[in-house]
Amino acid sequence: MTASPLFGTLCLVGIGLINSSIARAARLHGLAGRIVTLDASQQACETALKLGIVDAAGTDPATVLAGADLIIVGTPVGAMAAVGAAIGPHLMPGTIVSDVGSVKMAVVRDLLPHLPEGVHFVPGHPIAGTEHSGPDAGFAELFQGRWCILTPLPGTDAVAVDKVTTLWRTMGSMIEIMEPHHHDKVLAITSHLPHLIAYTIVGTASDLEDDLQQEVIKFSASGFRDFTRIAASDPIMWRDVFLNNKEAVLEVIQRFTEDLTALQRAIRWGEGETLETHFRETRAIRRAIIDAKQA
Ligand SMILES: NC(=O)c1ccc[n+]([C@@H]2O[C@H](COP(=O)([O-])OP(=O)(O)OC[C@H]3O[C@@H](n4cnc5c(N)ncnc54)[C@H](O)[C@@H]3O)[C@@H](O)[C@H]2O)c1
Ligand SMILES: O=C(O)C(=O)C[C@]1(C(=O)O)C=C[C@@H](O)C=C1
Repeated sequence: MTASPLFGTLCLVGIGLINSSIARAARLHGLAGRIVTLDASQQACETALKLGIVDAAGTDPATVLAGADLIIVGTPVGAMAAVGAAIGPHLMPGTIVSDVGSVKMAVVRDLLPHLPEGVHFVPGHPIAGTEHSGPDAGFAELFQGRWCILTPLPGTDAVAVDKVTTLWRTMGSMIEIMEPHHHDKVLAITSHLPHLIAYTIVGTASDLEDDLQQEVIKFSASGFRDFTRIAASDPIMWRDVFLNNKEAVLEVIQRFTEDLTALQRAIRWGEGETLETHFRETRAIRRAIIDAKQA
């Protein structure tokens, strides 16, 4: 006799990179009896069906959400209020609603008010991704060995949190529970600022190319190429991240600007020791990250 899946019906709202990866991983590990998707784009629905990663797909919440046990919202974070308004009226008590948004305070603010009494809300964020988007871009191994942060509010049903934890662990992730406010501060420095820097530096290089009439980008070295990968990330997703984690991002930009100015001064005044000490410290941080991964 085979064990019954963790969820009867898993409904993925938005079938882009992250949710299509969940669809593939959930299928691979037998986590759901049925996988369906609700997406505002008819084309995304058709692609998901063609790829065979969902059993049903559509744009009508009433039809798609019927009987869903777990709903994971995987739309850009700026769409969360609209998604909440669309799905709220069709949710049954006992249903678990989660999400994969890159910010957490704004998701709680925008989605929670639309969820009826008795629905369990377990916000989440897999710290895994690529610069690609859409249902074709997903892959089942995306979450292997990566962190997934859950930010349930105090008093959330423990069984619901356990079930969402089991889902992520089975897909290969490690779980950390955090408060939404803390999550947004941590991610502002580890993910949001690096993306902003990449968007800036690639724009600056492109402007210089125009000014200098030279092929700056063509002859760029591999460090710059890494920035261009990050700067190719989805414009709508990242517009929404910055608009919805404003406070924390502005705070880290301030700190970053001060640190950059200190290095600028050291270069101007020929303070080699300051530069070398700083670079030694950052190298040690990189090595510690690699060691922690291998441990
Ligand atoms: N891309 C990453 O690296 C990454 C990593 C972790 C978390 N996230 C977060 O995951 C979420 C999804 O990101 P993605 O890269 O998978 O997105 P994506 O751009 O690949 O796909 C988003 C999907 O949502 C659909 N959609 C948009 N508005 C909708 C609405 N109102 N109703 C229904 N469907 C709607 C779109 O049609 C699209 O199919 C975002 O909140 C993002 O912040 C992204
Ligand atoms: O590897 C990448 O392409 C990513 O940018 C993934 C990344 C990150 O910053 O680490 C991007 C956004 C997320 O919310 C989580 C993960």
